[in-house]
Amino acid sequence: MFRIGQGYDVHRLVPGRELVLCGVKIPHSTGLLGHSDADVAVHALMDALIGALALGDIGGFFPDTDPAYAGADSMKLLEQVLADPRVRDWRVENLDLTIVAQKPRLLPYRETMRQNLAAALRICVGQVSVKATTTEKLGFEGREEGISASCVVLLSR
Ligand SMILES: Nc1ccn([C@@H]2O[C@H](COP(=O)(O)O)[C@@H](O)[C@H]2O)c(=O)n1
Ligand SMILES: C[C@@]1(CO)OP(=O)(O)OP(=O)(O)OC[C@H]1O
Repeated sequence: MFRIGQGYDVHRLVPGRELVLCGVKIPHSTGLLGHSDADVAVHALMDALIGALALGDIGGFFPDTDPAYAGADSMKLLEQVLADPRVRDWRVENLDLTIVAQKPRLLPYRETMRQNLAAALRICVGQVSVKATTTEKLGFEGREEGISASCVVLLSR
């Protein structure tokens, strides 16, 4: 049996915050604002997993009013989603993640990002696609006000 899911998330870029994408800390003048570490890429992945199984969304798993998740490492939240009894019997066949950011350049971090996600999901790096694109300076990403990410996953069991 197969299930497909898609996820999308946006976080605002502000000074004085760390920029974390797929668990990789990326040196930059601004970072993403959120209740957690605001790893927008991992949030899109979690929503794709949760959506594939029609389990609601990330806010249902980790309410942003709960102090337990203040500053949370999103890779740890991903582990919690994967450990959920409704999720743990499923395998990820592949995922395709797109990060939309005018800056910084993400290509140098792509392989580490893929390895982080593959390790968390217990799959091969070849099953994990991470892409980055600018918007040619158009829109909120283009103005460097925020970063968005979208993700598609295919699950099987
Ligand atoms: N933040 C980003 C955005 C893009 N890249 C890489 O550059 C390529 C071209 O981007 P365009 O937006 O001009 O299509 C893209 O395919 C990525 O390889 C990047 O590293 N970091
Ligand atoms: C991840 C959570 C954790 O409280 O907080 P945020 O970092 O604000 O991220 P968001 O994408 O708004 O999803 C909501 C929450 O689940």
